[in-house]
Amino acid sequence: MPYKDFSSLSAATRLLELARKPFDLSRAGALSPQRIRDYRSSACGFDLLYATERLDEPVLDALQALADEAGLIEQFMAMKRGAPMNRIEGYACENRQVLHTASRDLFSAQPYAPEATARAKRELEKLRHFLDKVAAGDIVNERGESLGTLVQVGIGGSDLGPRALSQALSAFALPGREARFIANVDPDDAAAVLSGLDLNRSLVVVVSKSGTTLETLTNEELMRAALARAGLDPARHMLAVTGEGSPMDDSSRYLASFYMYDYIGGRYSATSMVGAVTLGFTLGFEALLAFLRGAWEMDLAAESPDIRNNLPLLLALIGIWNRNFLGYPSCAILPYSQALARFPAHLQQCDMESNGKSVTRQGNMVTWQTGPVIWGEPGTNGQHAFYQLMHQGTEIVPAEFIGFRRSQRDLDIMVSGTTSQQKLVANMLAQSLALARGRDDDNPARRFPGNRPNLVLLADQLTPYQMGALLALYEHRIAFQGFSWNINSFDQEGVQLGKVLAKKLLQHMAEGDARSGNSPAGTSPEEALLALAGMLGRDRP
Ligand SMILES: O=P(O)(O)OC[C@H]1O[C@](O)(CO)[C@@H](O)[C@@H]1O
Repeated sequence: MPYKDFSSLSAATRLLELARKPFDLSRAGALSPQRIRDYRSSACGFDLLYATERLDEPVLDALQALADEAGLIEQFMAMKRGAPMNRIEGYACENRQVLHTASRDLFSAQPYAPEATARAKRELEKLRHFLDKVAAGDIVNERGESLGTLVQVGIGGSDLGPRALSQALSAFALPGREARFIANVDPDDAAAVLSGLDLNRSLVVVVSKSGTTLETLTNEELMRAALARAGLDPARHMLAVTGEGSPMDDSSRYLASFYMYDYIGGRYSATSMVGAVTLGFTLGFEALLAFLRGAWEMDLAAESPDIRNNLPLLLALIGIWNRNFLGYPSCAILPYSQALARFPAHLQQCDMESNGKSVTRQGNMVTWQTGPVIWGEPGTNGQHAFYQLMHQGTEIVPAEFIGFRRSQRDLDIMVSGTTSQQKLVANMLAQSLALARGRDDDNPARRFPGNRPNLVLLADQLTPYQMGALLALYEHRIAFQGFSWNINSFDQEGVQLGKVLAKKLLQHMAEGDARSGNSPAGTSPEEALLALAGMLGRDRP
């Protein structure tokens, strides 16, 4: 289908008009119980409460028109069916399918991308077989002991999503099972993990789609050396997740290898083997399937053309209203769930590496805003950190609260008539209303302007199923926004230049060390920087 530029959409013109006088949340009676009941949409166990956004029916109608005019659902369905959505017309590009949905399209008789789903099922079956052998004691360490810890070595999408999910669901871990993560090339990252680790009882899964990422390959060597120092055979402790045919695709070096595929971007790979190996090991295969089912059911919910009944599409369009029409440059993800502490970090990569773009899918410079700055921390902690700016700062930051009626674990305490979980949820809802409604005061320093747009996602409990649904909700929100902005959300050309320059610096430092006889001082970073600056002065990298 011919993609339309955002600025050419007639709905965008209508929304610009409406943005001149957005709904006033601070007016007395604006946040009526009826409005709160009306501005609510549900899917896969989540309720999206959006009465505290600066929008009304004319805005929603215009956002519906934008979705229809831009063909957002058509593009989403084309993506799920295997169209090459990862491309820039007329230029060298990855030119790939985008099929992270195929890795969880396991529960229907007619998957949208049968071949990709068949591969996903094959890898899952390999994983189930491996996990059964670990559980049955057929896979043990050199002393015949069971293996209880899995250390995932990876970075970017090979770390952020799996780490966030693993932390989010650690309450559901099998007895004696845990996951640890090493990502940074900073040797102190690995050292900190190793310091409290019984390597004898550990597996290490090295995750790299390309099989070439400097940090991951370096940390793999570091872990291999640590195993050897402990007198352990790496081949009995190392696993791999990589692309078929990548430099890491060498089963002789690993106890087991699992594949992921080039049509799944790293930041969208948490429901592939990139996340499944660690989740399956720590939670068990049935919980892994529940997680995948949650993502799959949200994949289906995202097909509705009616924005008021399509949570990912509604979340995307509310974000576009705040970003492109009310003009807010960032968005805060505020989970009122300590278990989701790393989820904003995952969304930073998924959103900002997808939509931090300035070129359309036809290779033209955009003349509209694209991806916002994504950041966030759990509540109630954030209330004691940055909420002052959220309420009274000169920068307005749209907020997205995520909360649960029930905690994951059994511990709680009744203090002054309420439980801790009740206090957590009450604070979240209070913050939502306070940001929206504000408060007048004769003392200007105590005045709250309100009209700080925000929304609340509420579910019963953060279970594996609910986590899968939440992950897919945001994946599709990001894709729908990229489709709207007519950008390619699925490549990441912007990360290459830094890698090229770092490689030149390292080459210079290695050569310098060799010349100076590898003196302990080695080539100083400053010296290498001056040399590189000189090189760059002569030619482009
Ligand atoms: O899984 P790989 O190939 O090691 O890549 C790791 C990460 O590096 C990037 O390619 C660039 O940041 C990400 O997109 C990716 O998730």
